[in-house]
Amino acid sequence: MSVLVFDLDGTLVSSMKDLVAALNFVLTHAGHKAVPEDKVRNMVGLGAKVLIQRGLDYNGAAWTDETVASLFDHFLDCYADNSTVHTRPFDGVVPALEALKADGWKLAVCTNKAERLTLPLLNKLEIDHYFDAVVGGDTFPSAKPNAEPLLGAISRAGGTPQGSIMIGDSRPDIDAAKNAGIPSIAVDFGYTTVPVTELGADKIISHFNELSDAIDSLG
Ligand SMILES: O=C(O)COP(=O)(O)O
Ligand SMILES: [Mg+2]
Repeated sequence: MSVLVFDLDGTLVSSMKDLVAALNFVLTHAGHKAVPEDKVRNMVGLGAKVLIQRGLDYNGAAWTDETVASLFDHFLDCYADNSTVHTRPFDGVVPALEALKADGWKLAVCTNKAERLTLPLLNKLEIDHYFDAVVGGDTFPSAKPNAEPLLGAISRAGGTPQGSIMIGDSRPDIDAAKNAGIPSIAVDFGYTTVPVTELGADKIISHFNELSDAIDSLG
């Protein structure tokens, strides 16, 4: 059984405004400057701890694991209550998930967002029921770009890597697919530090209505 594994931030959902708000609430409360949204777009993808570290770097502030851990706790509180103020599924996501499910695909999420933030977000956006497995950045000992969470998502969805595909927006997603030995499809409307054409994905799509054809072309 093959599984389609989706990244979350910048792939399934437009989460940037809520991520920026939570990050800047936490940073400004700790006496730092807010980071403009166009800069935060290049800081997302490796989870909130790394986001906070990059926000502190932007401020030229020295940090330790302890300072980051305390800001991370604050971030978890702020973001948990406000993760769907602006965040919505991208255009075409819901019909695409519906059609893929009807075609018999198993579907999974593999995100670097903390698991305790991911499940309520999917639930509040009413897309949780599409997924046979949801894996966060802290579900397994390692996060993307390691293969472990991606292979874990496939296995928890009841599938095998053979025929499975990763769909994501940034380097950790495409590298996780490479490390797991499965093909990948990149979306070009997400949050990435490098141009999406440089990620080495097998296909690039610009809208979810192109996903089905992209999947077929890999089959
Ligand atoms: O929260 C992040 O930094 C990354 O999340 P993603 O893996 O869903 O893109
Ligand atoms: Mg992403």
